[in-house]
Formats: sequence, C-alpha cells, structure tokens
Amino acid sequence: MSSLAIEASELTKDYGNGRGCRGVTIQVKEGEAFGFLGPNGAGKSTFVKMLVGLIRPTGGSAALFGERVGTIEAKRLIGYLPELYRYQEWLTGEEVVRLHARLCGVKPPEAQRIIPRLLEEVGIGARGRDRVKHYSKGMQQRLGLACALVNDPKIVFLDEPSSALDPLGRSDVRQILQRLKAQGKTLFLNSHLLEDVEILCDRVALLNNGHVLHTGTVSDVLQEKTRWHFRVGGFTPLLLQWLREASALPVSQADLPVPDGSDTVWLAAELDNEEQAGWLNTLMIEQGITLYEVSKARTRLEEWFVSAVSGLSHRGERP
Ligand SMILES: Nc1ncnc2c1ncn2[C@@H]1O[C@H](COP(=O)(O)OP(=O)(O)OP(=O)(O)O)[C@@H](O)[C@H]1O
Repeated sequence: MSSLAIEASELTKDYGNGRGCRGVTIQVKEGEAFGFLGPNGAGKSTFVKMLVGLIRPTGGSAALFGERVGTIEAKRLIGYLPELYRYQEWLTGEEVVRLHARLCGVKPPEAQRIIPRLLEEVGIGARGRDRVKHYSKGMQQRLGLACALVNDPKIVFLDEPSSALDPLGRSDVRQILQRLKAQGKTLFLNSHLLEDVEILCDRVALLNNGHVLHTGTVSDVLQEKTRWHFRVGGFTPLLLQWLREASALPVSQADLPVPDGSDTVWLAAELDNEEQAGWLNTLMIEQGITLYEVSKARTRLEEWFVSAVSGLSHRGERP
C-alpha cells in the first residue's frame, strides 16, 4: 500500500458550466493533517467529493493509499463528514451510527462495542437514545463525526466539521481531531475556520476558482511575511502616500488603539525582513515623522488568506 494517503494528479471536475475544479495536483502523506482552504465556491467540496467517490472526475486521476478513487477498496479506507449532512430524524443517534456501521460492513458485535464509546467521544453519549429530530444542529454535526469514524478509517475527510458548533463544541471537535492525528490518522480538512486549521494542520493548499494557488507547510506560510506596526506622530495622509512611493512597500494606516490624548496613528506593513523595517524607519525620520513604538507580529493564517485572495480578480467563483 502506498505511503501517500492522497495522490491527485491534474484532478478535474468540469460541471459543464465552467465551474468546478481544474487540474488539482496535490500529495498528502500518511498521518498528515492537510488543510484545504479557499473562498466560497473555490471548488473545495468538489475536490473532496471526487476523492471520496461521490462524483466522477472529468479529468486527471487520484488515489488513496494507492487505491484508485471511486473503487470499493478506496472507499473502505475513508471516513467522511460532508458539509451538508442530514440524518434520518426518526432514528435515534445510536441507530444512525449503527446503520452507518452496517453499511461499512462492521460486524454487529463490534458495532455494539464501539458505538457507545464513539458517541461518548463526540459528546452525545447521554443523548444517544434520543431521536435525531430532537437534536440541535451542533449535535447532528457531532453525530456525523461519529458516523465518519465508525469504520476506523485510515483517512478522514471533514468538510467544515465545526460549521454548526458553538465555541465550546469547536474546541471539543478540535480535541477529537488532535487525538485522531496522534493515532496516526490522515486528516483532510476543508474549513473556513483558519484558527482551527492553523492549530491542527501540517500543510495547507489554497484553492481559488478551481485552481491551486499555493501549497506549503503552515509554518512556511506563516513565516513568509511579518506584520510590522509603527506608532507615529506628525503624520498626514499625504505623507502616507509619499512613504508608499519612496519605500515601494505596502504601508497602510492601521485601526489600532492609541494612548488617550495622543495624536499619534498606527501604520502597518507586511514585510519580508528587518532591513525593510529599518528602511521604513529611515524614510520616516527623513520626513520628520516621529516614531513612538514599533512592534512585529507573526502573520496569522487568516491574514495570509485574506492577503492572498483579496487581490484576485475572480475570488472564489466566477459570477
Ligand atoms: N452539481 C453542480 N453543478 C454545477 N455547478 C456546481 C455543482 N456543484 C458545485 N458547483 C459549482 O462549482 C463551484 C465549486 O463549488 P464547491 O461547492 O466545490 O465550492 P467550495 O469551495 O466547497 O465552496 P464553499 O466554501 O462555499 O463550500 C461553484 O462555482 C459551484 O457553484
């Protein structure tokens, strides 16, 4: 069996309307947690649906642990929590998981043994005998996670796993995913909750308009640029314009609090290195701008995402 959990080569889905997923090539190693990011309509769910065998690619190829996607051998390795989940509301939570266990070929005695533990793990142990129609959306999402794990999958695809959860629920799910990762499971996470991605994932890919724009480790992505803040006095909008042109750096005014009674303002810039910060300081002093405070912060994944997609002409999907 291949040690690559996912090997997608030029994987394409053309829905016939110019939308979908185009030529996506990525590799995910066994045991990795991989974050798949992109604006709404970028093609993330389409890509996952091809990998789990729910829709057929119109081009390219993909395999999970060496098994061609869509085959029963590949499907056996998968756990999947879809973005839009709906469970039989006349069944109890326990019955829904049992049904999924049967569909996955888990033997009844084994199902009997693992289902209470699974329901406990996802946080609905006490309500397992209630009907799904009495579950909140968050509980249904937790139930979906139990269904995704019932066959002890090697790779778990999670499409927005925390979308219905409150902050406490999100933190529970994050812990469950961290445990799965520690057990050596491969995780493929589609999420707009970039804080979770940052905590959980080893690598990310950024998709826009069906294409991969960027792939890298989370630490590389976060180290690409550092956000610097400068609190300055004697500042005018004209000086900001001048500073931008003279430095050729992306300086902007930042909406950060200043001390009471101070007529200072904050400037911000994403910089590649300290030399650029020094260069900005020199230019400011030359223009009579007084520098009161300088700070630098690591870029968060959220800022990286916003700056990577905000300049694109087609964001997410074509109109
Ligand atoms: N069955 C379909 N038929 C035609 N077009 C579709 C179909 N499913 C999705 N699309 C289009 O394909 C593009 C990608 O959709 P997809 O759901 O994969 O995006 P996404 O990145 O998962 O979005 P979101 O973050 O909003 O969930 C969108 O433009 C969408 O409108």
